[in-house]
Amino acid sequence: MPGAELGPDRVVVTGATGRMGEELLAACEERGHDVLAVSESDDDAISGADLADHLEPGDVLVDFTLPEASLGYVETAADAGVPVVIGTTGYDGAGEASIEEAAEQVPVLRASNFARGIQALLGAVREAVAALPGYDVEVTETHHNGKRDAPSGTALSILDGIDDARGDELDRKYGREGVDPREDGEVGVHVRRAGGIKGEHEVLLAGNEEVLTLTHRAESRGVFAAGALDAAEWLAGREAGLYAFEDLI
Ligand SMILES: NC(=O)C1=CN([C@@H]2O[C@H](COP(=O)(O)OP(=O)(O)OC[C@H]3O[C@@H](n4cnc5c(N)ncnc54)[C@H](OP(=O)(O)O)[C@@H]3O)[C@@H](O)[C@H]2O)C=CC1
Ligand SMILES: O=C(O)C1=N[C@H](C(=O)O)C[C@H](O)C1
Repeated sequence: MPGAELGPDRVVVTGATGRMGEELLAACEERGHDVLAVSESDDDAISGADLADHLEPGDVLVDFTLPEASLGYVETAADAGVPVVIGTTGYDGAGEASIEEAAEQVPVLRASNFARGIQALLGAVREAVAALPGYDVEVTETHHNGKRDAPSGTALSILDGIDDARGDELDRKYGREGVDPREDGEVGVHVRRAGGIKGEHEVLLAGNEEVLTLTHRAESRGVFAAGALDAAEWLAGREAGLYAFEDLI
């Protein structure tokens, strides 16, 4: 298969049998990228333990796995001088720190959501929150029943944006039960897991006489794979550092 005209010589896809891994392989084929599939459960792919022996200059690694697997892949890529696109969510503080360390060695582009519409939502939420001081804010995210981390990485990005726009760290209130009225300085956070829903995020702002809702719904995982590949094409050949999806869109 010939390589694409722009971007990496080869895309290294970790977690190749995962929901996003499969979607990425399909998107690479559609764009004509050469691919190296990495998987712990597919005998036709190379295993993570052998990754270091297979990485080459000109590769970009794209990772949508689990934090515990992802950090090993990112470290191996950084040691080999290979840029990394990270879509995995749910890292703890130590994981965040390892990603920042890797970004001192190679370019690393990380996004909690590679749908372009989410970037627009993040901007709209900041604008709405800044324009409506004193309004109550509630964030709801809904995903498929196989999702492990909660709240979603995207919901966390939205919540950080709300704090920035308010100029205050709101108290994140996860659900509500019993006698538990709303208090000042709270932002409600609600998580739903059901069926095969690809990803929905809603931000509700309410005053006493009006309600504004801003919603994004991913209708297929193709939108995430397309954004991640756009990022891989953009990242190839850049300086080491930590980049964000908004740097290229
Ligand atoms: N930023 C974004 O736009 C998006 C981010 N995501 C995030 O991507 C991540 C993956 O999501 P999804 O594809 O649905 O998850 P899946 O569970 O479907 O796939 C994850 C894959 O990671 C690999 N893996 C799992 N555990 C290990 C392990 N211990 N060691 C090595 N490899 C492992 C497996 O692949 P194999 O057996 O082949 O190695 C597994 O299939 C999640 O964090 C999710 O939140 C998802 C969608 C969009
Ligand atoms: O796990 C998923 O599926 C998704 N995860 C990301 C997140 O945690 O925000 C992005 C998207 O919503 C799909």
